[in-house]
Amino acid sequence: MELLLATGNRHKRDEFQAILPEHRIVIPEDLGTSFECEETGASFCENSLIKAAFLHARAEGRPVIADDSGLCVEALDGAPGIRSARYGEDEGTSLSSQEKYELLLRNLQGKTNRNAAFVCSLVFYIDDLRYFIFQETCRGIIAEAPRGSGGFGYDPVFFIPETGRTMAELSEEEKNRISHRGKAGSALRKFLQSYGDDLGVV
Ligand SMILES: O=P(O)(O)OP(=O)(O)OP(=O)(O)OC[C@H]1O[C@@H](n2cnc3c(O)ncnc32)[C@H](O)[C@@H]1O
Ligand SMILES: [Mg+2]
Repeated sequence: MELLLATGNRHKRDEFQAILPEHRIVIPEDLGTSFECEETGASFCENSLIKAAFLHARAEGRPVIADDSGLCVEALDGAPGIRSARYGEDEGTSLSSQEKYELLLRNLQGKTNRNAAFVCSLVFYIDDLRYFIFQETCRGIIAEAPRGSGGFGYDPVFFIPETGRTMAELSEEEKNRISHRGKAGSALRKFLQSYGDDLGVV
């Protein structure tokens, strides 16, 4: 089915398209509109619901999916967390992805605990009273220096010991197999395969 994805981030669209190959992923930008929604929630889950409800209200009641995700670093008490997209930014200032991960590396200087997890909260939103949330993680450690050019965001500084590489050094397929988004999206895929017909929306 066609799934409207409540995001302004094209990387997410491309990743979900590969993770959910039998569905067509469409983002507001594909329909000629932008997606700007304030993320006022206190958790990934709350923010994914806020984004989904926002688009659902503007999409004639069609089912919507939304992803709120980020990087949680143990030595920083879970930061940047739900503020990953805005890390280091103040009102009116903006930083590039590279500036954000460089700031993260500076904030971790001298810390021995470099454990971190990417988190993805994915909601399949049918209407205000019916939705299904899939939240997954990918664990790794923050590298001393960036490596690789794939993916987006913090991928160059996220090292996955089992692969011996950073997330940005993996192919798209490899990233989707182990990433937070890949795992949450695969759970949604299986859910839709098993229960899609019963939901009355597929
Ligand atoms: O809210 P939307 O419009 O979906 O797009 P966004 O980029 O603002 O997305 P989030 O609010 O969910 O913030 C997620 C941030 O966390 C980081 N992030 C999430 N998933 C990531 C991934 O797979 N690889 C690297 N960084 C990621 C990246 O900085 C994202 O901008
Ligand atoms: Mg956002």
